[in-house]
Amino acid sequence: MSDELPEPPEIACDVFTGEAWGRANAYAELLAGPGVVRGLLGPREVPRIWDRHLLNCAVVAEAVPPDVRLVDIGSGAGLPGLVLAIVRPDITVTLLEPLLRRTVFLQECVDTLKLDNVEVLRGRAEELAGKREYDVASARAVAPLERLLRWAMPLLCEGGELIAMKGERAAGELDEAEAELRATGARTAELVTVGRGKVEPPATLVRVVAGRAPERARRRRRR
Ligand SMILES: C[S@@+](CC[C@H](N)C(=O)[O-])C[C@H]1O[C@@H](n2cnc3c(N)ncnc32)[C@H](O)[C@@H]1O
Repeated sequence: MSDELPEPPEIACDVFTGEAWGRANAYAELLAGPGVVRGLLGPREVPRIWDRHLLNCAVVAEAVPPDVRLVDIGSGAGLPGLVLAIVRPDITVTLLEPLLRRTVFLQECVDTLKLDNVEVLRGRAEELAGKREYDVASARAVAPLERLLRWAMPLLCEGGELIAMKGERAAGELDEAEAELRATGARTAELVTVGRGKVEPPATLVRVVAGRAPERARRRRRR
C-alpha cells in the first residue's frame, strides 16, 4: 500500500459491501499510485481519497434509480462514474472524457477491477448531443450548472435526470441557471442531500429532470 494512502474509515465497510469492497480498495490504490504519477490526481489529495473522493461519490448512488444507463460527463480519473459502477452493479455506466491520457487510465482501472458494467468513451458531451439515450447524467467539477445543462440535457431521454455534485454552490448555481433550465426543456429542478451519517458534511446535489427534447416540443406546438 502507498505510504500516504490512509486506511479506509470504518463507514467505508458499510458503503462498499460484497465485491465492491475489494474493488474500492483496488481503485484507491490505482488513484494513489499511477493516478498521481500520471497527473490525474494531485498528490495532496491522497490522504483524502477515501472521504473526499470515494465516499463522497459513492453516496450519490442514493439518488440514482435502479437499472439505469448512466453517463458520467467529464469523468477525469473516474469520479463519480467509476465509483458508482463499483457500488451499483445494476446500472451501466459510460465514462465520457475527452483527454486521451485520462481515458487510458480509466480503461486500465476498468480492466484491473474487472468491471463489466462500464464503457470508456473518449469525447466531449457536445459531440453526443441529440442521442438522448441515457437515463442519468452525472457530473462533478466539470462546468457551471448553466453550461452543464446545455451539455447534459441533449443526452437524456424524456424523464431522464442530470445529477450534478455541486456542494455549497448548489443553490446559487440553480438560481443562476433559471433561463437555461427553461431553454433546455427541464421539467423539474431541485436540491437533494445524500450521505447523511456517511459523509460529513452530507453531499448536496442538483437534480434536474429532462422534459421532451426542445425541438420536438416546438414541432408538436406548431401542429
Ligand atoms: C476538473 S475535472 C473533474 C474530473 C472528475 N469529474 C472529478 O470530479 O475529479 C473536469 C473534467 O471534465 C472534462 N471535460 C472538459 N470539458 C468537457 C466536455 N465538453 N465534455 C466532457 N468532458 C469534459 C475534462 O477533460 C476533465 O477531465
